[in-house]
Amino acid sequence: MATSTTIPITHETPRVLLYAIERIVAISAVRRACIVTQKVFETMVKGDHFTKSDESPVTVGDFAAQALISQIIHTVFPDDPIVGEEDASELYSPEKKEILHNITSIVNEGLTADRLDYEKEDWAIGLGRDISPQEVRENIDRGKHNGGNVGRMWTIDPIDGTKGFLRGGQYAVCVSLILDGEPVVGVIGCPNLPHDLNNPEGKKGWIFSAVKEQGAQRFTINGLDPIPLGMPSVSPESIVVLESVESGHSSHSFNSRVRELLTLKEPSLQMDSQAKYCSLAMGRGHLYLRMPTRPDYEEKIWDHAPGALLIKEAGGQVTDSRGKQLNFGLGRTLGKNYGVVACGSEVHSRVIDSVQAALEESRERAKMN
Ligand SMILES: Nc1ncnc2c1ncn2[C@@H]1O[C@H](COP(=O)(O)O)[C@@H](O)[C@H]1OP(=O)(O)O
Ligand SMILES: [Mg+2]
Ligand SMILES: [Mg+2]
Ligand SMILES: [Mg+2]
Repeated sequence: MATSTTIPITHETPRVLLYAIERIVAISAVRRACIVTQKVFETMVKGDHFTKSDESPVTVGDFAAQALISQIIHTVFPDDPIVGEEDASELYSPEKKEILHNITSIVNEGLTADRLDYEKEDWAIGLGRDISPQEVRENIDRGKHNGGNVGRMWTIDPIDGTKGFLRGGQYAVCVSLILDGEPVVGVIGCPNLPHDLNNPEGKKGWIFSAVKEQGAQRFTINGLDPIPLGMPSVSPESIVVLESVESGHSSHSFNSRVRELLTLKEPSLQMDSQAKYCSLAMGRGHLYLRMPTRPDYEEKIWDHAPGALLIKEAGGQVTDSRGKQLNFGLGRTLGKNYGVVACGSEVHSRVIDSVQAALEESRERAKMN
């Protein structure tokens, strides 16, 4: 649906207006998904999740957030394909009817929640209308697009770090817009990220947004007073490494060897989800290091597209372990997994050298065994 607020992009349009509607739609969708996932967490009974075929957990919150975000994006941009993590195949059997109804009421709470000022524009006409269980399934399944490097597509990770979400730890609601294989808009909501690191029990919740060549900001969940993000420079010996909580998702032992090679003194900071990219962009931690634990696991584009853009726009660099750009145009995954290295530009080449040295050591060890 073309809305009257859609700004025509012509050669005369000032650059700053590019993706203005896309950014605000993504922020609205992410904020509403954060509200509903927090509600799901508060009412969730311990152990309340299903297990997917790859053994990873999925909750009512993941399904509801994907349906809600997909509905909001699709109403404004009906021609844009979506690559989403979840699918609704589990929600067709008669015994899942009650769960589907539960998910539907959560989605509708999210769609009808009070509007903030920026949601009083023409694009937001889809908000405020209830959708049916059938529409919930259609919205989730709209995320089945195969990806690729031509044209526009959105990515949705409705709850990134579901294991963190279940533990009451960090998780992130992640949306990106990719154009011809390159992320151009990224929005990440981190409902459990404290406002003040020195007061972890105090107020929580940040939304991060980045637009290609327009910088990156953060703001509180219900505000839109942006604080610009710029990664502070760090001396190599003071680097704090950010890594997954789950040792099955990225290699802790590899990271500790890289820390030795870089002669780092500070302990690493473990955190679930793309909150690591956000933390890095805020200067809470300086190097996100993610090396595979299994040769066959392919990193998913929705797990890195918004985070990678955020770091780039905050002045940092994101590459694989060989210093190559991540390729978001290969399909639903980043292809063969050479890990992810995100850090400030001034330390990047030094980090890559240490990562390569640690990889060479592992190859030598493997030869001897
Ligand atoms: N074997 C694996 N290697 C790397 N990442 C994984 C693996 N299994 C799951 N993941 C994904 O890692 C992400 C979370 O990373 P972290 O542990 O750093 O928070 C999730 O998106 C999770 O997928 P899923 O969403 O299916 O659970
Ligand atoms: Mg997820
Ligand atoms: Mg994820
Ligand atoms: Mg998952």
